[in-house]
Amino acid sequence: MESEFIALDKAGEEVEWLQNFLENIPYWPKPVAPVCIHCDSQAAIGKARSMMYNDKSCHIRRRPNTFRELLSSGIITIDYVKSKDNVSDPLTKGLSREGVKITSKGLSLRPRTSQHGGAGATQMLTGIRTMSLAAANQAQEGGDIMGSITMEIGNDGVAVITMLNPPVNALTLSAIEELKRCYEEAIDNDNIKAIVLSGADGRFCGGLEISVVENVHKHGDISLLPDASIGLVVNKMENGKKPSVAAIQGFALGGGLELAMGCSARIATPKADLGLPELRLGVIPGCGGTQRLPRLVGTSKAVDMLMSSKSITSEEGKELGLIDAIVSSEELLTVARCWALDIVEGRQPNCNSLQKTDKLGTQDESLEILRSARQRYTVPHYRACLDVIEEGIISGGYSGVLKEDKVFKELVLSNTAKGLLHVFLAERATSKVPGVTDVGLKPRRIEKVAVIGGGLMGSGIATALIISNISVVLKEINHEYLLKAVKSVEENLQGFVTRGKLNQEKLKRTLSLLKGTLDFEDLKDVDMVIEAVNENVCLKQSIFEDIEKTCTSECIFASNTSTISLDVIGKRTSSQDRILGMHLFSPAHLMPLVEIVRTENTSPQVIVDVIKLTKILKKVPIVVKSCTGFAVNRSFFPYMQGPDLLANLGVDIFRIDRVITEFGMRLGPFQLQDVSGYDIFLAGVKEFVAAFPGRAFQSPLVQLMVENGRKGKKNGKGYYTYNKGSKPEADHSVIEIVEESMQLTNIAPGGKPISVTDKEILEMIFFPVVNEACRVIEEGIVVRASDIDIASVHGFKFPSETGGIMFWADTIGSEYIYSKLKSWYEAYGDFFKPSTFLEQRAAKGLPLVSYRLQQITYLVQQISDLFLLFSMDYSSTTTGWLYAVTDNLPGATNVWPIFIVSNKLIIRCNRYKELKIDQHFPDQHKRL
Ligand SMILES: C[C@H](O)CC(=O)SCCNC(=O)CCNC(=O)[C@H](O)C(C)(C)COP(=O)(O)OP(=O)(O)OC[C@H]1O[C@@H](n2cnc3c(N)ncnc32)[C@H](O)[C@@H]1OP(=O)(O)O
Repeated sequence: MESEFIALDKAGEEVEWLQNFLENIPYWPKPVAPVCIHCDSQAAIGKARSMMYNDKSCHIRRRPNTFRELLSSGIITIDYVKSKDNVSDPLTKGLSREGVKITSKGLSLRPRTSQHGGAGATQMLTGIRTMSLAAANQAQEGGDIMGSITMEIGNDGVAVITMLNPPVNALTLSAIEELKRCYEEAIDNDNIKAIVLSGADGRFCGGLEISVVENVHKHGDISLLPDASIGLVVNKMENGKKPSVAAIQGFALGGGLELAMGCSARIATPKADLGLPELRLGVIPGCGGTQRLPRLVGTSKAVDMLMSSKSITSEEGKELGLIDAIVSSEELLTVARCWALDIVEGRQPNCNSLQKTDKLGTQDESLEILRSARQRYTVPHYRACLDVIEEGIISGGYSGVLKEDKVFKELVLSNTAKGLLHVFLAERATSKVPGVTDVGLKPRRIEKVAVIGGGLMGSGIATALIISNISVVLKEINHEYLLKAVKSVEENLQGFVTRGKLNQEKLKRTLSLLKGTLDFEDLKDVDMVIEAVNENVCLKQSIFEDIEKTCTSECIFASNTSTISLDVIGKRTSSQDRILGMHLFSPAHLMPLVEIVRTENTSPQVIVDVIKLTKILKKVPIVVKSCTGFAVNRSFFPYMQGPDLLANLGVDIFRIDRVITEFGMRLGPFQLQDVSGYDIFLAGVKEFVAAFPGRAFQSPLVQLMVENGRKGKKNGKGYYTYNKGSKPEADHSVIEIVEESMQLTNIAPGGKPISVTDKEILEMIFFPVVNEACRVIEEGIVVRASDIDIASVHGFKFPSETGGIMFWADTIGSEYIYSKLKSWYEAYGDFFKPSTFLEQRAAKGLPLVSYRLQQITYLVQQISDLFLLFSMDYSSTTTGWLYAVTDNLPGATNVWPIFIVSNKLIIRCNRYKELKIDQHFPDQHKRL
């Protein structure tokens, strides 16, 4: 393997090299490994020889991977060599020696005590460790090692293989290789009779490491996928001649459950989650799950689990035959060991699930199940999954595994898989708010909440809370309203019963958590108040005054306003630090999105508390700053106006609806107007016209509809006609009204309808949304661009397989979007005027949402400045400065895995918190 160390002498080269280097790292490992940048080429080259290519480094010698892959797997650190002439610098030398010492230790093959060593077991580490400098540091301090597999052999002849890769023990490429090697070794070693496969830290395994898939996406190269299905599960686990038993705790998901199903038996702790959620990520299981699950639980249940991506508990798994025994976590390893030995002794069956047929029923029965599933699931990757199951039913499990492998590899590169993976990651990113969630604050428990106002929103919010086991005091102003509100909550709960999500007994218990009141006094012991009354400033202000007087000084005050500034609402109180917006979408008990609106004064603790609450409600929070419409409605207000603009330019409204629904939105924009109600539509338009008069488009169309006796779905007459029991039908008589509107606005060039393709219709409707979202990003309303993706998917039902509106925009390109908007702006006016942010991104050819790239670009610039400004001079100011820089990185949460070590400057910022420690304890540098 060639060394990739580079010696650079000129400042300009550094920037370019660093830019290329950072962009070429396939993916950043989780948890991050440090990148070590230092200024001593001789030391670096020496380090490379002595550490990475020495005899101790068996793992690296064995693997054919490139240097960058090793880095991405968190296995090695990298040195950035700035110049050749700093060899004698004492600080650098000190670091290098220490680094050599620590890392060499990490590379050695010494026996090491595993945390899972049972009493009397022979502790023997057979997994060959390589580790990053951070891991080496941790190991030295007695902590765990990141991303590794350990194997220990007990005196009983059972080898326990443990997966250890926090937070979910996901399977990295190296973990899969190590698993294979451990199995090989266990099979070859005559002292080993059987194997137990387990996961560390109370979790079995969350499946394939997602960054492996990201890497495949980035390079478009499926050869970067591991050979786990045949290479590991079939060849080593199933056909390896020694039985293995899975000891499952916490969860076994995706590839994790697939490994477990490749074992001869599965022992689990109570309430463990078992599932194959791959379809949710746009792929199918790729390690035999489509074949082994039906053979263990039957075709019908397997199809259910796969199509829904939902997991089952170990108790259900036991009933279905997926789990062989349920035991406490204390007994888990002992029972699994005994079970494995029982298999060896013939006291328990050695079950090869791929060969099982007893649960499958007849071929015709299975095929019928698949046929009926095909009618329900028409999305291509769902269909592909059913085809793969069918292959196994008809031609046998192994044949199914081969087809599964092929289809998995085709699907993994699909745009759907890219979009859905982005949604998965972006959804998890929303609850990371720099300066709020990464400063060590612990969420306080919110057990009792008051909801003020029991209308549509208030009763929905109360429902969402009680169904999540949170007690609610629902306050109304009179008995009549209160009764109505309680009835609404009951109806909402009944809806859950109808959908099979609640039984009558649970409904009763849930309702018992709701208490109605007319008296503020009943609010005195609540942890939080959510005000959900009409959008009336005075009313809200007086309510906030009242609750401040009644509630404890710790109580959080939230408003469900969608328009009014929180500062105004809380103006008459002195509790600004505990006031925020909690904007839920209607119906609040069903819609998953919550905008948490913070003001300048909202304390981080309160935000952390409310983020936690939204998680308990099983909702997705986005933390936003206040502005008209906040992030969601503000970004999508052009979606309310663009279709009307097109209609006034003469584009057929039903064609517009067709284009938009074919794209994947549930309803076309005109049908949406019908369904949501013209009054709401007009109120929304009014609000945005007032806030953004320059670029808002005012169409007389809806007003004309109202004047013509049309109220949309409300009176069955809108752009469509609505008759009970039948599908809405396009009402072509509205064309006359549209023409009247066209005459009033007179914006169609020459008074004639414009000619556009379907693609242009789509673009003219969604590019203005992208444009407004750019303004939202530019104004810092959202923490990161990808939050808008989540807002679009959960708030506006933008098709999730696109990855959300901004991710979708990036697949098109900022330059293209800018150029189109610019040309429409010139032709049709300000509604299309490109935002500055979009213009700048387009000019530089940069994507809009790729926060990774945004961070790289930003960081490279800062680092080069840093080198230029401070390269020779370390001071605490410098650390503080970089801290501030990283703090402000768009989307930065766990800040960059970078070590910067110039000859007199060491900055360690591989994680936000560590950087902070550096700031407080500058002496720590000396330890390096
Ligand atoms: C070949 C195979 O068939 C293909 C596969 O296996 S594809 C992967 C299939 N597995 C999955 O889809 C499981 C996805 N993960 C989950 O459902 C949930 O994360 C979980 C149930 C495991 C844990 O849930 P929860 O405790 O709520 O924590 P959650 O916030 O979701 O995740 C914790 C962290 O683990 C990360 N994580 C979860 N699953 C991961 C995975 N498979 N790989 C890498 N990281 C993962 C999350 O991104 C998150 O990271 P962050 O803290 O930096 O944001």
